Amino acid sequence: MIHSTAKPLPSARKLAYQALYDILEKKAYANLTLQHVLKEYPLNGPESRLLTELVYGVLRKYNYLLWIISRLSTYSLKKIHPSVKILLCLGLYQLLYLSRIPASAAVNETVKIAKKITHKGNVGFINAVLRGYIRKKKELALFPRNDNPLLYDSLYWNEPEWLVKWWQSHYSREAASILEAFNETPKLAVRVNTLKTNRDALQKMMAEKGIKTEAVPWDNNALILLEGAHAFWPLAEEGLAYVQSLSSMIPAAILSPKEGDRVLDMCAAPGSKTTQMAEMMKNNGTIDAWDLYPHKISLIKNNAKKLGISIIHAGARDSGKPFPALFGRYDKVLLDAPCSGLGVLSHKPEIRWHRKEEDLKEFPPLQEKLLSCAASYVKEGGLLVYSTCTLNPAENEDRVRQFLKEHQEFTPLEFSLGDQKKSADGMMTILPYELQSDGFFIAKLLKK
Ligand SMILES: C[S@@+](CC[C@H](N)C(=O)[O-])C[C@H]1O[C@@H](n2cnc3c(N)ncnc32)[C@H](O)[C@@H]1O
Repeated sequence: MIHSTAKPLPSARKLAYQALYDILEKKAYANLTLQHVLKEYPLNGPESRLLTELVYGVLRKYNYLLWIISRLSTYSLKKIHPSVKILLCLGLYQLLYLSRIPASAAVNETVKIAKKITHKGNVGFINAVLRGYIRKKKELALFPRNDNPLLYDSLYWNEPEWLVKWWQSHYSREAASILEAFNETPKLAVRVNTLKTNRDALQKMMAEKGIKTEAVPWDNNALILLEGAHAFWPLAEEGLAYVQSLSSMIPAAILSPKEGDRVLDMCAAPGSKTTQMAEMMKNNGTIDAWDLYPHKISLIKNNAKKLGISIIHAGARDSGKPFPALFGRYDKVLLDAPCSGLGVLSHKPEIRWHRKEEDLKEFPPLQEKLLSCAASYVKEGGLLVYSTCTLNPAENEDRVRQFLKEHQEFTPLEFSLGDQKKSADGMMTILPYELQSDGFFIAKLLKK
């Protein structure tokens, strides 16, 4: 539904509150929630930037903001209603991190929203906590690390304690750099749609619109948007380029489908890699694109339509159930498996608060089943690429090693990203600080 222009649009702060409530309490995805809000309420540039900053900012600093609240409140956090906690986080985020917003505006605007959604007692409480912060901010510095190293690290890096411990035990040497990278705001990367334009032409077109871009040395079809990204969306609507993180462009580039190939994408929605492969194939050949959830199939179809692609046949299917009629029929198979998503904490910050340690156990058996099916679909001499957007040996290296033990008809193939990075045993783990992009894992396997 498009919002009627007769009514004034809600403020960025009010919309940020609603979005954060949906994300933190109903476990909605931040990027989809924001897309939906901005479609329904077409805010002007500064308001839409404030909305995005507030939502992502609060999500990144959530546990630190809660800790500040716990220091200022006479009630324990458990006793504070979720909507009050979110409003307090919004007010505090502005007071702590947005120096361009006067403190009085941060407090008054938060209280104004509170009056509309909660009772007088809560409004008074919110007002008192925010004003308390202004009075006492000098006393609220983080304690010395030695007092409680784990809590300190969790507050410093903005991740739950279990996850900080997890990085430190699984990636000991790299843990600090990984944690630091997840606190950086990621740069927007786009994939040039070579069916409609090329990188130089698009870069020129973007420059004319005031969008500053940078080419990626190891990928001819990727651009990083350095400035003016808000002017990019009309070009995306025209299908000239597609927003995709740099790391996520690697699996399809490694599978490297050619014109006329028959390709299977087993876990395809929303179709970022499916459409990338179709562009590489010059829209010539066939791609079967499966996903478990019927409602996600339209995402693949819509993306293909916008990008001018006609060779994708998307359908709902459980890829963990073998389909013998298609065994040995594909030149190339991509298994971009469902995973714990621990590589994408910088551009999907909500994952760190939603994910629980026990969730990690559910992925390896599913990935094992999917890999075993994937093996059957590849032709002799064909290629299989297995990828995940997580950093977890149990979902990555261990899965591939076990697969190779059980499927001696496959052998790993080495690959590289220009001069940037080389695989080992046909596998590559990309740490988030290496390409200033998501953490990813890719394995390239040849069926002998
Ligand atoms: C990492 S995402 C895929 C992203 C996609 N390849 C892209 O680049 O846009 C994993 C996908 O696997 C799907 N999925 C989960 N279990 C599945 C199953 N058993 N069969 C098919 N798809 C499944 C999820 O719905 C999700 O869309």
